Amino acid sequence: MFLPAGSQDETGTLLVNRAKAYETFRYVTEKRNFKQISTPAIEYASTFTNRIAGMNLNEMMKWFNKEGEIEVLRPDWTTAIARAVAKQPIHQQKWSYQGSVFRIDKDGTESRQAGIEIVHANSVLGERECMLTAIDYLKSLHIDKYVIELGHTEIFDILIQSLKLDTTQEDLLRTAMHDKRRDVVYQLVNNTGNSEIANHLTELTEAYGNKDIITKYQDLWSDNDELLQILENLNNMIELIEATTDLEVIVDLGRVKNLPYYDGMMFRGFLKKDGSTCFSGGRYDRLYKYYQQDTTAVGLAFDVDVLASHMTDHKEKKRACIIASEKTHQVAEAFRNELTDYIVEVSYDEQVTSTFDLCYKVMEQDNEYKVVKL
Ligand SMILES: N[C@@H](Cc1c[nH]c[nH+]1)C(=O)O
Repeated sequence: MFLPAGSQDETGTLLVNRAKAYETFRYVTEKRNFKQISTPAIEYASTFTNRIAGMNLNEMMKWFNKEGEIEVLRPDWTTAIARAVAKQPIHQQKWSYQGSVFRIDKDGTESRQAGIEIVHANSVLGERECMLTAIDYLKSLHIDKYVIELGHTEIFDILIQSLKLDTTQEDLLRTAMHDKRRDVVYQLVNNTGNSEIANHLTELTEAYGNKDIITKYQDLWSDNDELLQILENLNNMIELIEATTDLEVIVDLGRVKNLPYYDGMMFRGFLKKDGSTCFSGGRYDRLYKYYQQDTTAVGLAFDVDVLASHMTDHKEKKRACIIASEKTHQVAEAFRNELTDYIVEVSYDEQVTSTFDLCYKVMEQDNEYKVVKL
């Protein structure tokens, strides 16, 4: 009633877990030689709406500044970081960040992310480091029931090349592919007079599953070197993941980009418990082209809210209480040092003891103070 829709106060386990998720992320990424970066929460809208970043202004929290320019609350870290670090000398950069993004969508406005961006690195190395960092991080959080999904933006782009669609048609088709609407995909492509590609794309909406899909499509696309190369890259990534972990990996060859700037391999992590997406990312070299840099860029971000709501191994610390009085408060305070593994509360009220795991009381004996266990 007193908060705008999408805003909420929070307390309790979720907050503890989120802090733990951030702390672990910092630890894991620091150990893998990522440097931290932060960008302001408020930016010009144009950073995110330019023709490459391509984000939708309608989904941003925005207002006009005094000069009449539109400002927004950061809707995306990747784009903001590209703005901040583009034009720097070309040598490998590994960035790690954490904080909120603001998008007006069905899940509210604010969500928290922790992510990495690898810029100017060897492409394969960058993609692998992203994936392995994600695996390393989730392992550190004791999250192991998830599925990794790989996809590639260029499959769709290559297959529709000869259709010469305008932007509106292309967007409609991409949305239909995304929603796996076989009927709509077929109709949209067939309307252009190309029933062969219509059938091909319709079938592609179901080209997901384990790596047998790759073998199947290696046969189907045996005369297209570009597509074969993509399949090979996906296959190599699967082999690396399988050699490092026993996680389930699936490919979705019909997957289309969920953010306009992607232009290569895309990866996502789905939690088995409820199918929620815990991380998402991909290659986006083209975003740097906007800043006149011909280079490589790849990254991914974790949804920290999703992680926090699935972290189960957080062990609640035991709680101890020391009953004291105004006169004996400093004795109780000193006794905290004896209880390093406990959450400690000093209280003047003996009634509270039943709510604690362990209780002490400061007693006076022969003009001396003693802390005794109750
Ligand atoms: N910014 C992307 C994740 C990502 C990081 N780097 C590349 N992609 C997102 O919000 O989904």
